[in-house]
Amino acid sequence: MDAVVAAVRCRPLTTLERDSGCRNAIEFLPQTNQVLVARERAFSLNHVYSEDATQKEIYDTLVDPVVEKVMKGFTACVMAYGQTGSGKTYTMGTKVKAPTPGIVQKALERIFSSSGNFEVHVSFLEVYKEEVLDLLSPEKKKMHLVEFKPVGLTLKKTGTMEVALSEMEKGLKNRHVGATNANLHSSRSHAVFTIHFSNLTEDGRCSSKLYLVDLAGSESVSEMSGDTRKEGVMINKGLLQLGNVMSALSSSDHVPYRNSALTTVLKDTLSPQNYVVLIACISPLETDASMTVNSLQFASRVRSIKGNPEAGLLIKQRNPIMTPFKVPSNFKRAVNSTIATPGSHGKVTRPVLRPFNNTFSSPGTPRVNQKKQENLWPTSTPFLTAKPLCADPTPILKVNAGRSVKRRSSSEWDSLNISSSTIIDATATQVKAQAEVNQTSLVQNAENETWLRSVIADVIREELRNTFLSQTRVQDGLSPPKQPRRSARLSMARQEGPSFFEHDGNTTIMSSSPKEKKIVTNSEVSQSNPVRKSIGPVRRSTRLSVAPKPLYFADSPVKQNLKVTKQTKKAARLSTRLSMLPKATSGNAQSHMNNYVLEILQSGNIKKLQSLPTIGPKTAVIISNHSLLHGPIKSFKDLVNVRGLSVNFRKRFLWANNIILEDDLDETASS
Ligand SMILES: Nc1ncnc2c1ncn2[C@@H]1O[C@H](COP(=O)(O)OP(=O)(O)OP(=O)(O)O)[C@@H](O)[C@H]1O
Repeated sequence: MDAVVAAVRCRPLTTLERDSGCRNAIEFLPQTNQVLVARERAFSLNHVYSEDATQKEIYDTLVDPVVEKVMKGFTACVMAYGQTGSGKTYTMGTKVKAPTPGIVQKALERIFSSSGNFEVHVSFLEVYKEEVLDLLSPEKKKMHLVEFKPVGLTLKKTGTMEVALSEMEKGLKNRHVGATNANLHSSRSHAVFTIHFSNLTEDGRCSSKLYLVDLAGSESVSEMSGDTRKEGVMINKGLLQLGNVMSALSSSDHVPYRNSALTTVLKDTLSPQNYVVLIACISPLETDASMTVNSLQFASRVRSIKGNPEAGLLIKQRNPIMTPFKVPSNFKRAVNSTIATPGSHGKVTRPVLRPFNNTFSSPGTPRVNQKKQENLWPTSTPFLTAKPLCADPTPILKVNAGRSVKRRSSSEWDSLNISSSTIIDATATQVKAQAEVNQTSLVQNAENETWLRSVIADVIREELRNTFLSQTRVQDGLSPPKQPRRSARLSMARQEGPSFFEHDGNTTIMSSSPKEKKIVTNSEVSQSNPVRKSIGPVRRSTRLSVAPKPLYFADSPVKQNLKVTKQTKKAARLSTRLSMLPKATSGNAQSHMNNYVLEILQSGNIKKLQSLPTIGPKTAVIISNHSLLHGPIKSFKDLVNVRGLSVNFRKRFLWANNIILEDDLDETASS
C-alpha cells in the first residue's frame, strides 16, 4: 500500500437542499479515480467516494490497511479535511452518539478484536485558538508543548472497545462546538484522538500510534463577526500551516512544524516515514465549488508526498535507545524562552551563559519569573549557567560538558570580600560582552572558569561598592542614587564607545572610552591576566552592541528616530508597487490604466494577480478559482460577486490601483 494516500468523499445533498432546487456540481470518474468540479476542474486522487459510499466501504478500503500497519509497529495518521459542514465529523465518527459508526469506532473494533498480547491507551486533545487542551482531563487543562509533545497529556488505559469509546465521548463533551451558517453543530477546534498501541512480544515492547484527526472546517471569515470570526481566523491559520507542512514534505524543504499548534502536535506523525491518509470531505453544492476546489488542491498536494515508512521502522529498530534527554518541562520552557533570540523559534543547542538573570534578556523575549527558576537547575544540563546572584551570596557556577557542578567554598568567597547577599543588577556592558565572548571557549577550556570567576567577582565588588555608597547616602539622609534603566545604560555605553576590549589576533585594544584607547600586546595581556590569552576574537554582535553610533546618523537626525514598523514597511511596499504601475494623468491614460488592471484580473493568473496592490496569495487563489468556475471577471463591478472577498475589497482595490470609474464619479457627484 502507498505510504501517503489522499482520497475524496462527497456528502449527499440534504433534503432541504434538494427541495430548494440545489444542484450537484460534483461528478466522479471512478475508473480513473478522478473527480470533476462544476465540469471545469478535474482532480486525480488515490480514491474517490461518491455520495453513495458507506462508512464501511471507506473504512475497509482506506483505513483498515493502515490499522493493520499500526498493529505491526508503524505510526499512522488518518485526517478528515474540508470545509465546514462537509461531513468530516460524520466520517471520523467523532460525535457523541454518532448515528453510524465512523473510522474511530471501526478502528477500535478492529484492534480489540485481534488476538495477541497488547495494551491500548487512548488520549484526546483539541487545538482551539492555537491552544492545546486535554479533553480527557476533568478540568480540560491547557497544555504546553515541549519538544513537539504536549506535556502531561492524559493517557487512559483501555481494555475493551466500549471503555475506549466512553473515554472518547467524555472528551467530546469537552470539545468546542458552535453554530455556523453551514452547520448547526460545527466543530470549532481540531480534535486529535490518539490510539497508543503497545505490542508485548517476547522480544520486548513495540509501540506505535494511530492519530485520528477531525480537523475544524476551513471557512471564509469575511461573512463572520465577533468570536466566530476570531475562531475562523485561528482555524484557517492552523489549516494554512498544515498546507505549508504538506507542501514542504512533498518538496523536501525545511518543514515548518513549529508555525502552528496543530502542526506541532502532529509533527510525530506528519512525516514520510509514517502512513498518512487524508480524506478530503467535500460538499456537492455548486455554491461551495470554490471551497471544494481548495480542499481538492490540498488533497492533491498531500498525494504528491513520497513516503517510505518501512525505512522509518528500520531506523526505529536500529536505534532502540532513542530516549530523549529528560529535564523538567518547566525548566526547558524557562530556558528556551529566556535565551531565544528574536525571530528564532528553535531549541537552543549552544552553551549559554546567563550570569545575571533577566538583565541581558534579548529584545522581545519574555522575562522569566525568577521564583519559578529557583531549584530548576538539573545537575547535568547542556547549558553553562550561573544561578541568579540576587538570592544567594554564594552563587553557583555550573560548567557543563561532563563536568560536575562546582560550588564555591565560603572561604573562597571570603577571600573575595563578599560579606552579605546583595541584589546584583549587572549594569556593566563589560560583563555582557565578556560573557558572550567567552560562551564557547569557556565550555571548552577549563582555565577560563577561573577567569570568569574573577570577572563575576569584579562585578560583585563593584556592586557592593555601589550598594555601600547608596546605603551611606541613605544613612546620611540623602536619597539613594537612581539606577538608570537598562536601555539608557546600553545607549550610554554605546555612546561612550567600546568599554571593553577588542582582539585582533596580535593586539588587544583595551579602553574605557574612545578618548583613552590603549593598545597592548598579547604578551602584556597574558602577563596581567594569563587566562585572557586563550580568548578568541570578539563576536560581531558584541562589537556592534558596544560600538559608537554610526556617523551618518549625525547628518540625518530624523533617520535616527525613524522606527521601521510593520506599517511603514507595508506602506513602502505599496508605494513601490504603485510606482511600477503606469500613472493615469489624463482621461485617456486613465482608461488605459483601467484596462491594464482589468486585463490582469481577467487573466486569472495567480502570479500576475499578485503583482497588483491589495492582492495577496490567498485573494489571488480566490479570484483565479472564481474565473475558472464562472468565467473571467468582466468588469470591476464583478469583484463584489466573488465569493470569499470582503465587502470592502472592491473599494480598497480600486483605490490602491489608482482606478477611477466614471460610474463611481457620477455616484460621488450625486451624493
Ligand atoms: N456521507 C454522509 N451521509 C449522510 N449524511 C452526512 C454525510 N456527511 C455528512 N452528513 C451530514 O451532514 C451534516 C454535517 O456533517 P458534519 O457535522 O460531519 O460536518 P463537518 O465537516 O464535521 O462540519 P464542521 O467542520 O462544521 O464540524 C451532518 O448532519 C451529517 O450527518
